[in-house]
Formats: sequence, C-alpha cells, structure tokens
Amino acid sequence: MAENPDRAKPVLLVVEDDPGLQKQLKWSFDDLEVVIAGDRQEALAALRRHEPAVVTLDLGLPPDADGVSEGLATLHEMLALAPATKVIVVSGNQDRANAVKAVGMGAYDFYQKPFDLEVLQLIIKRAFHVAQLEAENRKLQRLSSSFALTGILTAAEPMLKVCRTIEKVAPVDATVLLLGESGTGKELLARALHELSPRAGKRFVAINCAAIPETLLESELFGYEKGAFTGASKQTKGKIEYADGGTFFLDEVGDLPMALQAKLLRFLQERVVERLGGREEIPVDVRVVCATHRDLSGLIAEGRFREDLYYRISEITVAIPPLRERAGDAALLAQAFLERFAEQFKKPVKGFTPEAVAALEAHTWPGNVRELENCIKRAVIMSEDGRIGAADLGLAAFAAEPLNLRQVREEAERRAVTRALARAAGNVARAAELLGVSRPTLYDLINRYGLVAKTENNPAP
Ligand SMILES: Nc1ncnc2c1ncn2[C@@H]1O[C@H](COP(=O)(O)OP(=O)(O)OP(=O)(O)O)[C@@H](O)[C@H]1O
Repeated sequence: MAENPDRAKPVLLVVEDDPGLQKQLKWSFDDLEVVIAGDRQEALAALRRHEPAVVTLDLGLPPDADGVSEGLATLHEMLALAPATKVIVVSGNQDRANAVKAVGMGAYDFYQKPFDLEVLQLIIKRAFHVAQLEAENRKLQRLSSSFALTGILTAAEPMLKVCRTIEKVAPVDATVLLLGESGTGKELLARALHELSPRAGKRFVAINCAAIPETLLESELFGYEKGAFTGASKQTKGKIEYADGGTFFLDEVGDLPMALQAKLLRFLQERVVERLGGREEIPVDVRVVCATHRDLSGLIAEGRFREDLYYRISEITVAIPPLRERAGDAALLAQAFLERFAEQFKKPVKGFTPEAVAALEAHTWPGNVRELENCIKRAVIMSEDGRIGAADLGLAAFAAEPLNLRQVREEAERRAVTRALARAAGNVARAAELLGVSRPTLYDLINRYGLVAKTENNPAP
C-alpha cells in the first residue's frame, strides 16, 4: 500500500498489546509517525484509516495473548485488505516456528523479542525502503500498461477493443466513422488513427461542423478565391485542401447542413475541391475520418442526413463506449488527471480517499471523459490538503470497496432484478421470464432485497 500522502512523516502502525512496549515504541522513531493498536479490531481500523506502508505486529494478541492464533488471524486480514503492506511480525524468543509460518503467509519479515531497538529500527527502515520502491514500480507499470494508444488511457475491455480496431484500420486508407457520446474521446482516437497511419508525418486537420455557423462552414471546408464574397480579400485554402497528404477530421458530421452534405459527397466521390468563387478543380489526397454523437440512422429516416453520404463516410464504423460502460476507467483516468493537474497547478495533492474512488466509479458521467477531466481539475484547484474526498468532487458519497465477493454478487443480483422489474413494468411473471428464473424464486429475491413488484392480483402502487 502506498505511504499516506497527507502527512509529512510516513506512518508506522504498531500492533502491540503490552502498554509498556506501546509507550517505548511510540517514542522510538523520530522520523516516523507511530500509530498504536492494541488488538485486531483496532489494527484493522488503523490500517484502513492511515494506510501505513509498514506495520509491526505482535503475534500474541488478546484474547490469545499467550498463543499466536489471534496474531496470525490479524495478519491474514491485514494482507487481504492491503496486500502491499510490509508486515513485520514480532514473536517471543522461543517462537521462531510461528514467525516463519507468518512469513510463509505473506509477512515481510520477523523480529524476535526481547527488543533490541537498533535492530528493529534497521528492519523497519529497510521495509519502508522496499515499500517505496514497490509503490514506484507499480506506478510505472500502471502508466506504461494503461496507454492503449498515444494519449489514450484505458484498462477496460470494450475500450481496449476499440483501440485494437483503430490499430488495425489505421494503415488502410478507408474512411472511418467514430460514433460516441460527447466527450468519449472521438477526437483523441481520430488523432491516434492519424499517428498510426502512413500519413503520420503530414497534417491532421480537424473541423467541428456544430461549432461553425452554417454561412461560414462552406468557405471553411472548401476555401475561396479573392472577391468570392464581400470581405474575401485574398485567396484562401479550405480545411480539406489544407490537410492534403494528411488526415481530415470532420467532427459532428451529423450537424452538417443538407447543401454541404451534397458537396462533401461530391468531394468523397471525385476527390477534388472547388473553392468558392473559383472554377478550378483541385485534386486533394486526404484520409477522411468523421465523428458524431447523433443517431445517423434516425436522421436518415427523418430525411435530415443523406443515406449515400452515410455509406461513403462509414466504410469502417467504430462505436466508442461511454465512460460508464468502461469498468475501472473512471478511477484510472481520475488518478492520471490528478497527477497532471497537481503538477500543472503546483498543488501537493497525491490521491483520493477510498470513498472518493467509489463515488467516481458509481457516477454515470453523462459528459464522459471531458466531464471527469473538468471535475478533477476543479477538485485539484480547490483542494486544501493532500487527499481529495467524495465531497470535494461534488459527487454523492458511496460506500468504499465491497467487503467480499458475496456482497458483490448480491449487489449485482439486486440490480438485475430491479432492472428486469422495471422493464416488465413490475409484472413478476414477465420479469421472471426475462431473468430465466421461476416465479417463486423471483418472489424470494424480491423479498430478500425489499423490492416492489406487482402481480395480476397485487398491482403495484
Ligand atoms: N481515454 C482517454 N485517455 C485520456 N484522455 C482522454 C481519453 N478520452 C478522452 N480524453 C480527454 O477527454 C477530453 C475529451 O476528449 P475528446 O475531445 O477526444 O472527445 P470527443 O468525443 O471528441 O468530444 P466531443 O464529441 O464533445 O467533441 C479531451 O481533453 C481528451 O484529451
């Protein structure tokens, strides 16, 4: 586990039931903040609260102060909760076998009483050193393994799949259509596609159809000759022509007005542009990548998007999953943004509280990665101490990590039942069918999770 970033001094947790030794150890380490726990419960609470990198654990804890059962059980629970913690077990002089057993269970080292402070100080110092090296190593591994493509951070399977598709289609000159909600990283992926293509050394030119007034869009795309309209004081290339040899990224293509759709289609068929007010046909060699958050089939059905243009721009279509469908990515991206903004704004912010991480994972992020980025930026700017909590993010607090697999399963089951009941408008027979279980089984589940349903005889309120 990483050392606690809130404090100037690293925390050493001492789990020891003897009041005399507690006092002695409390004041023996000038460069450490020593936290004392007298039994298993206190030890686990202190581990959760302080996240010490190093713990000394007396194996003889109450209620088995003369044996080792309670000490070993405490060790087991500590390592289950925080596997990276360096636990140094402290045992009686005659109890080497149990100390070795503890090391076999995952303890970092052991130390035998009676106390020789100098030796113990050395072992502890070395443990902190190892913990720090391991933490740095983990951080490096995380950074190098999470960049699926240039600038694209993800560890979620559906997004990794998108990245693999981008890698595959990059070398081919086909037009690519990126579909995804706002802020999912469409432009970032278009840039990665360009970087991986043989056109990488040439220009990547992006234009957002929704951001430019209709009257200016045509001249932006196709350019104009001098005198083509009032104010056209000199010949100007359009964005498509400007991208010659490279990649042209047309964002929000669903917002392209009908008249320009026809003109874009013509360009895609003929691969020539005609500047406004000009007569010359200028050949342009660009790779076209389009993106939209709109439902193009819906627009086609409404007659607002040309079907023939759709087929031209979608030789390859890539659907980008929203952030809420990328398990684990909110926390991963949040940590990366935190590190970036902490450096940019020179703030000593090191991490999130476990509740904040849970809140980040639970939020649905309608604005996707852009919303997350802005949320972390604001929290870093406003932060006053080393850790960002759920409240600092402006998100509802959620319980931290579930305790165990049973809790995870129950939560998933409860959600599936709730969803099925909602889809079946509360009708148990229909919901049972959706879930593939019998009606009595579903009633049991409804009772267990305190949910509301309706039956033919018992309509929901
Ligand atoms: N996987 C990712 N890793 C790192 N940063 C990301 C990732 N996805 C998006 N971002 C960042 O989030 C922001 C929004 O991404 P981008 O502009 O590519 O989204 P978009 O889908 O094109 O948005 P819009 O549709 O609103 O134009 C950018 O600052 C981008 O750098």
